[in-house]
Amino acid sequence: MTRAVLGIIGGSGIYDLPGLEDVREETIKSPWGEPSAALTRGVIGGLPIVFLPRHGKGHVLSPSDINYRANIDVLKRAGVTDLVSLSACGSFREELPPGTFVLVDQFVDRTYRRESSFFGRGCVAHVSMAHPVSPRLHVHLAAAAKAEGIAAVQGGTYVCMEGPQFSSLAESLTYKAQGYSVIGMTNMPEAKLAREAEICYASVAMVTDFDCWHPDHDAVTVQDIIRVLNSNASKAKGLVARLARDFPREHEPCPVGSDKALDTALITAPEARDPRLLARLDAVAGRVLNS
Ligand SMILES: CSC[C@H]1O[C@H](OP(=O)(O)O)[C@H](O)[C@@H]1O
Ligand SMILES: Nc1ncnc2[nH]cnc12
Repeated sequence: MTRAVLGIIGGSGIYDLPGLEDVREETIKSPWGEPSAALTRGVIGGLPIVFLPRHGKGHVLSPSDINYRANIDVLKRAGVTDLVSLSACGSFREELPPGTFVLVDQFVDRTYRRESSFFGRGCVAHVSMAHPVSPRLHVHLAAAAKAEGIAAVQGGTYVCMEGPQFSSLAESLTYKAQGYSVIGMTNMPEAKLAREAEICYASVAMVTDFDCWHPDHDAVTVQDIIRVLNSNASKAKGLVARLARDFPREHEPCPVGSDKALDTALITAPEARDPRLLARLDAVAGRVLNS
């Protein structure tokens, strides 16, 4: 049995996590570079929690500048088994107005300027992303939202754009026509890297705006977003507190294999693997490389 450790990545408007007991900061070094910030470690009802604000303290990192690999690597080193992303997003649907929490279950990756894998020359791996969200985590989030009286829509597709500019009207209308639910700038490659690191991942996409497709809402502005962001952020903190209180203390095996993703992913012959890359993969892939 593996002890569950719940990781929380805070997005725009979420730079700390109140309600933690035994709080301490921990700076963990990563062979993948600088993570967004030091980790905040604490406990809720006996469950270990690790918090990381993805844009850094004071929101100094744009979505393209975040070192997603270092973030996931340090969370893995901190023992995180289950990871919840809290993210602001725009909505493509009338029935998902600002203030709605969407427990997304699919992602479309439109980013192009980010490192999106731990693997590559010297150790190639292909993990499945068919089901990017861990169903157990999704169920616990849905139950926590219900218990907190937070309206949360279950399921939806999050399209991740590069940013930092918001979409043009043509892009927004295209994404809407594709049937996507929400848009943000950060959940990819985060979800891919979590999968490579065998960490169960789920994202709470918190709607702040209707992007620019909506006839009654012309352009998105950060000012408009911030107005909604703050009330979303306080609800999200309640959601996390409830999730942690009710979360199983033993890590539950993932029905879609998130926690064993590397069992079937490595293709490079052992004798052809680059020892320098293997050294950097010590945390992320240690389970399979050292067995
Ligand atoms: C402040 S609006 C744009 C910004 O907000 C979202 O960030 P996060 O996913 O970290 O909450 C979006 O992806 C953009 O980075
Ligand atoms: N409309 C939008 N597009 C991209 N990222 C967002 N984050 C919040 N609102 C957004």
